[in-house]
Amino acid sequence: MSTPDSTPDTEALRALLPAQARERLQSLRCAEATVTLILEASGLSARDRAALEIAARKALLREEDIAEVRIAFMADKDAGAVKAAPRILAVGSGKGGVGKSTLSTNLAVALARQGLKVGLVDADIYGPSQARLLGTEGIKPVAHDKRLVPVASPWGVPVLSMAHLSEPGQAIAWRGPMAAGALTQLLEAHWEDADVLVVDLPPGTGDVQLTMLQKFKPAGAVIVSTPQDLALIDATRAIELFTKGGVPIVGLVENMAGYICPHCGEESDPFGCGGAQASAQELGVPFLGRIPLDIAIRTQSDAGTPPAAGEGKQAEAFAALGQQVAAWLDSTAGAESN
Ligand SMILES: Nc1ncnc2c1ncn2[C@@H]1O[C@H](COP(=O)(O)OP(=O)(O)OP(=O)(O)O)[C@@H](O)[C@H]1O
Repeated sequence: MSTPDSTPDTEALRALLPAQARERLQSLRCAEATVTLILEASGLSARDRAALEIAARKALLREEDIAEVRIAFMADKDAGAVKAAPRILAVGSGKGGVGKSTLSTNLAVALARQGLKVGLVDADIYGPSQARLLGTEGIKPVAHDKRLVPVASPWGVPVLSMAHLSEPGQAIAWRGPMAAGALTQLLEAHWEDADVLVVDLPPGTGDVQLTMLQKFKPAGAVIVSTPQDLALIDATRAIELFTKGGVPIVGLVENMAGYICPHCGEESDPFGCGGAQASAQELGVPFLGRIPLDIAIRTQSDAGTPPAAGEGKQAEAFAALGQQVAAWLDSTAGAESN
């Protein structure tokens, strides 16, 4: 199997692949112990792609000289009409720690479950968390034509995050222009397969948000808040930033609402109740609903299994949010080009 310098021969590696991967193979390279595959993706659903990726990786890792397998999917360039660029859905909050990343992951998964082709960009350059939330930690994206190829996740949502490009635990201490450059790399990646790009923004109103408004104007913004007054004041600032930048507000989501005690079942409201709905009304923006404060949401998120991909009441809460956002996307389709 190995050549004299112990680099496995590409023909032999090709033969190890499952038949479906061989049929779709556009290129296979092997350098040292890393194999890089590019597969053609036309006609495959996001779930089929994830399954094919897992099968191909498993087959190649059986070869003892192979330590790492990188797989990228490319849209079929000859597949008829040119697809429009994906619409960008920004998820923002004025304040950190309100669950914006958790909401972004689960909104993306809920939209994908409704049949949309969704990608996720982690624009939280300094504190990326989407690699963990989507169970893709440790996977390095490949580049094709000098642009990154999104990392497939097991949940049907491809993703790109600084966490895929940096070493685990590495502190990212960049000045504004470098962060803006990193954001550009993530957003100008091969997203041509997606209808919608959910972008998880860092909290606040800094350089990354300004780059988004100037260079990659979102079709709409979903604002996340907890029910307390302080979080709501900050959410109001985020709404102002988008509105001034000409980005329509899809609506406000109240996260960490109504805690149900896992022991006695009693419901309490540690962060207050109904604040976000009242604020949305005052500000004249739609209220998109409540996501409960639920320990299962935290534990499943930490384990890289988004609750929106499962069954039960947590998944239902995210599915309801996804339906509202999908309806908004439908009702505004084509509006950006006007
Ligand atoms: N509805 C919820 N129920 C229980 N835990 C939640 C819920 N939403 C978020 N969390 C937990 O709260 C913590 C913060 O969430 P998350 O990282 O999504 O917030 P964030 O606003 O993106 O934070 P940052 O500003 O640091 O990026 C995480 O541990 C997450 O699992």
